[in-house]
Amino acid sequence: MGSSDCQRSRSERSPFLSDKSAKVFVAGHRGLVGSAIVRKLQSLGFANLLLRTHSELDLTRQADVDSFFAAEKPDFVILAAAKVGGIHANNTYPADFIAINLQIQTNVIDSAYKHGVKKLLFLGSSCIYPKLAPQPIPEEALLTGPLEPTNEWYAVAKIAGIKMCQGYRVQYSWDAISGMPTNLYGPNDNFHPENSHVLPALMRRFHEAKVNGAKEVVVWGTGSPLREFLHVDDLAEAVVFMMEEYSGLEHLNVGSGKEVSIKELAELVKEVVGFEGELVWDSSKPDGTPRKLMDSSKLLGMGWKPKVSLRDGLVDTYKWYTANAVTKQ
Ligand SMILES: NC(=O)C1=CN([C@@H]2O[C@H](COP(=O)(O)OP(=O)(O)OC[C@H]3O[C@@H](n4cnc5c(N)ncnc54)[C@H](OP(=O)(O)O)[C@@H]3O)[C@@H](O)[C@H]2O)C=CC1
Ligand SMILES: C[C@H]1O[C@H](OP(=O)(O)OP(=O)(O)OC[C@H]2O[C@@H](n3cnc4c(=O)[nH]c(N)nc43)[C@H](O)[C@@H]2O)[C@@H](O)[C@@H](O)C1=O
Repeated sequence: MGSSDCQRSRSERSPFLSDKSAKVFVAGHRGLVGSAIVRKLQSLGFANLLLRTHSELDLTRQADVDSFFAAEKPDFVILAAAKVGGIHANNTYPADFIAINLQIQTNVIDSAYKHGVKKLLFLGSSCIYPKLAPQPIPEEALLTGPLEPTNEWYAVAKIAGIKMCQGYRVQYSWDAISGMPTNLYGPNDNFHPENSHVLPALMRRFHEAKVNGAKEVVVWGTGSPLREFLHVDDLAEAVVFMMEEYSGLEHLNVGSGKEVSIKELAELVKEVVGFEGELVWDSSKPDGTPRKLMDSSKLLGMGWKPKVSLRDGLVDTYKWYTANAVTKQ
């Protein structure tokens, strides 16, 4: 901190949608979330998106991030770059999940503030809440109990991101907001066999089993955990909505309000993919948190509404997977 171009008091809200020539930096634009946000912004006519791949700008490098902001002076920032993964990756690489996420978000948030960005949106995750939070989980449940052990390092980094946005808002009247999405899926997801989230992992496993004529597919855990899934296009609409409509201290939950058990999800993915064999449950793998349905009534009350059903979203994602991901591997 302490740069001469710090803007110490920016209490005025800056409309987002009225100027489509504004420079918007979407960090992580090739990921599941960032790519959906780019599609949405392009469809709205934003003509000046600022995009950098990981190899062009490593966001863990503080000096590089600061030089980028000094040179480019974005008007708005949407922070969708992070070290992300499913239950196995979170449990296996805890140092990466806490260190990389703290570095990326600290560098981007601080440089954005110092170089005059009008508004920044930080994305966290539903794993910030206590393992045994009341369901559906209201925003107020944050920091009221112990975290789920399989992802506590990632969760602590994400909680720090919320608090950093709040700290800069309180101290500098800077318009930094946070959205906490539930489990997401859609085009450009990570389909890695071990490090991905459950939905893309199962889609790939069922697809490969179908293509190879396998009789069974292994699914992790007991199948009893409940999860809430949101199509990433619905999240992208929520992001744009929050950029335009929300300017507050508290983070906002972003969920579909619909939960399914992992067993129900596995059956649905199996059906969409067209695999006809059996499911085998590997209970040596962790279940993770038993349930995490978010209470998204604050955002819903402001006017955002999810549109994509889980079945339609799965069909759409499987189409994308067969057209894109399969040929890449
Ligand atoms: N996926 C989900 O289910 C959920 C995601 N979220 C949140 O949404 C955000 C985006 O997640 P998602 O799109 O799924 O993740 P992805 O892994 O699909 O995308 C993350 C993006 O960040 C980039 N990135 C990672 N490290 C760096 C770095 N050091 N420098 C520059 N770029 C980097 C990646 O580039 P590269 O691949 O080249 O490294 C990639 O483009 C995260 O904050 C995540 O917490 C929240 C809830 C659920
Ligand atoms: C978004 C959220 O994602 C992570 O939390 P999670 O919800 O537990 O994520 P998950 O998608 O990996 O698993 C969901 C459930 O599904 C089961 N499961 C079955 N079979 C497979 C399988 O093949 N792969 C995976 N990954 N899970 C499987 C698995 O055992 C678990 O019971 C956080 O670490 C954190 O990153 C975060 O915020």
